[in-house]
Amino acid sequence: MTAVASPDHLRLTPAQKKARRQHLKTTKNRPTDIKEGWTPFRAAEKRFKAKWPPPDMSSVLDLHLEDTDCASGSGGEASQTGRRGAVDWRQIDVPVNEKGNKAYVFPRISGMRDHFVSRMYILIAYIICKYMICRLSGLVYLPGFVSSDEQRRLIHWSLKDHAKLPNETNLDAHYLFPPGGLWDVYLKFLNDGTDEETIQPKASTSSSPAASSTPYNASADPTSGPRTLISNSPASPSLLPTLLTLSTPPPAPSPNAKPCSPAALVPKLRWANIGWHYHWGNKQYDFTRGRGGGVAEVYRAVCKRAVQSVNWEDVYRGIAITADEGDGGAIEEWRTWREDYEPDAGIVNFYQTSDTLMAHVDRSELCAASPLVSISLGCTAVFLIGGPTRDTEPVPIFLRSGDVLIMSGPCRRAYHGVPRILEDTCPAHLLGSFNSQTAPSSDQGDDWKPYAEYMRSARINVNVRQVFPRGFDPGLPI
Ligand SMILES: O=C(O)CCC(=O)C(=O)O
Ligand SMILES: [Fe+2]
Repeated sequence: MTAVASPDHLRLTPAQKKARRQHLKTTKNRPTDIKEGWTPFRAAEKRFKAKWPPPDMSSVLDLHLEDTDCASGSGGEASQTGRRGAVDWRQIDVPVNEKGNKAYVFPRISGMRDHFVSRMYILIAYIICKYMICRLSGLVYLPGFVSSDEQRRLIHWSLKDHAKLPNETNLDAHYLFPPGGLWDVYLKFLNDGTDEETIQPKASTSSSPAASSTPYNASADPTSGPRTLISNSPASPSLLPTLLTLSTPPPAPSPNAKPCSPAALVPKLRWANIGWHYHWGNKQYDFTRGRGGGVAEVYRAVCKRAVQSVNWEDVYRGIAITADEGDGGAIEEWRTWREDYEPDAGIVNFYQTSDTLMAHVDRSELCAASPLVSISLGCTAVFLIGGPTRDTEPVPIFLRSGDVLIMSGPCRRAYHGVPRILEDTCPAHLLGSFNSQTAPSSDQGDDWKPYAEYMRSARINVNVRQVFPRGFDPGLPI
């Protein structure tokens, strides 16, 4: 008997056909009840991560749909738009802000599920269950907050100036870089057209003679794949004495790392630390190692501006930050965030479009409620945010280049993750098709082309936090 291809099947692109074949192969012998053990968060991750069937993005909150300046994806992946109405929201006009944009949002804390949106400043106070009102509020979304020019400045800074010592990156444990860092060597490599500046692995120069003769095994390569996430207990000021005594040995250099060209290592860059030294092994800050390069002014300025642009009184009207948000989450501390919010730590995440970030809670900061400011650059991500456990159904939100998301108060310790980066969604203003208004500022000095090539299939997320609560003296060297 001859199999007849369905019309749907015939319409598939080669990439979709490949994804479908892969899906059928990997799920052939899988038990059908596997989904039963999944939490709602896990199920959502699986759904958005799937290459086949392509996820239905109509449930994803997409607040750029009326804002064409911000949503300028170059086309490609079929379902790269969500829906403005994917979740309920209501717009409220409030006084004009300093930029002249009419914008503000006012939460109505009464129904089951409320979302309030304005064009430039958006506040989402969502409620999954009535009894979870406090746990899930404090999320503020500012779509297109960062201008095109500033996006390029942040990208330039992240790759060239930030991802090098004293800011540790995921590659530092395994490779030896010259003082200029990986990106600098990569640019030289592009200019010279030679591959002479081969990056040497640390293990081959260490005392282990066996290291350099170990055959390369890609699956054992610690620099490939997503960030490793381990569960840790929430930090708080009362735990500081204990945190200061924790031993935080540096990770061992991988014996599998081989001499590598800069071009091969650039896509393996996953993260670079900001400020207070963070130990990825035990998920705690190692305060004894100080503040590294501190929080660069380019990051600090955007974060402060974002926090200052929010009317926190409106955000927290009717919502209390209760003592169980951690002893750093003092009641009504939001009253002074506009004046005294000061970031001191964080991470720059570098994603390739195949990367994901699993559900997690950022609980290593002693400050349990202060704003965490997250800046998205490059390709669009599906961001999921749920509640205090993975059992809360997460809300999916598109984060596009230039968007800023602030997690504060109760939602600061909500589960969240990035199950998908959408291919071909890097906006034109980052890809080199500039006009005189959008050309990169001359203060960036070098040619934008390598940055554009990198961003075509990448997303950078600058994730900035405040470790110590206001007025808390950790008694540590600055
Ligand atoms: O990439 C993002 O949008 C989120 C990153 C994140 O959650 C983190 O760095 O802890
Ligand atoms: Fe996070």
